[in-house]
Amino acid sequence: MTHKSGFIAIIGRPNAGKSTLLNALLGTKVAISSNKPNTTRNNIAGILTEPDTQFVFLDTPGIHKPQQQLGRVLNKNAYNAMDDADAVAWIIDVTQNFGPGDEFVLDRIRNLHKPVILLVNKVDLVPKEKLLRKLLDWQEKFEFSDIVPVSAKDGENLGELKEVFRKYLPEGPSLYPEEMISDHDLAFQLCEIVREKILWRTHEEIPHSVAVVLEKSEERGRKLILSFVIIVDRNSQKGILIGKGGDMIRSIRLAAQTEIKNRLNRPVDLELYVRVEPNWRNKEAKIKEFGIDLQNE
Ligand SMILES: Nc1nc2c(ncn2[C@@H]2O[C@H](COP(=O)(O)OP(=O)(O)OP(=O)(O)O)[C@@H](O)[C@H]2O)c(=O)[nH]1
Repeated sequence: MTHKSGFIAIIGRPNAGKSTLLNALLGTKVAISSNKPNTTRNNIAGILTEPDTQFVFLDTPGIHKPQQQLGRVLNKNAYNAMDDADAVAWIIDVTQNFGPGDEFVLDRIRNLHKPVILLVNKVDLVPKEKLLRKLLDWQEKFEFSDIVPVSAKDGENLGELKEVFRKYLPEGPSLYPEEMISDHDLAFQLCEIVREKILWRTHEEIPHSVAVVLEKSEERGRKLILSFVIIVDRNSQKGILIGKGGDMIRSIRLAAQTEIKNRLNRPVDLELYVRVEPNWRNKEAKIKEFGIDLQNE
């Protein structure tokens, strides 16, 4: 069989399941996932290398109407990924009704002139008849190159999905080394692990107000000491993150420490510091400093 390789941008509204899908396709944890909207902030390229195909996935932040500077950066990154890709995979949550957010995405893909594949996700949550009706509704909205029902969570239909993706990739050799699964460095991945633990434990505005930076990494005897700074918008958020008697921050630290220890396969101690940086999400320099990609228009 001919060898193919290329880029697939995964777009969709917040919470549709992009990160879960990427992790399921790659069989490893590259993008972080949580039940809070807008978990993903960078275009994480997950790479799947198979004997006859190399798929490079651009995971994008959920497209939504921007409200703040950070929202605008997130959207811009998503559009850049769409422009760079050979095909676009639009993932929707089948349990959600078609809304203004979808209209917003449709407007964007109408002028794209490249294959757009609709992934109808979370099929494990709806009965067959409802799924059929949904598929028909979506077919009328746009001339999709393919429509593929999937369950990212259960891994259902992912084999077929890969076949569909392969159709739209150009012939060519692999673009990245076979063993590479992500173009993000280790420090970024470790920060994402810490951020994920925060997202699972907090709610309301905190998940959107948090950035994590690895400040120091130091060998102490057999142990690796990693110091992270967690940046929040306001003093009150700092209080919540630290928690009563330090309970919250301890829980975050222990959960992240366990995962990082397994990832690095060695003894690790985590130190977490919480810093208040008022209104950082509206400051471009700060967004950059905290490791969120700012791409050129
Ligand atoms: N039942 C079910 N739940 C799913 C499925 N896919 C994702 N989820 C859940 O939906 C939620 C959102 O999934 P994510 O993968 O974080 O969504 P995302 O689109 O990456 O979200 P953002 O990064 O915020 O844009 C999580 O709680 C997932 O466990 C699925 O196929 N079935």
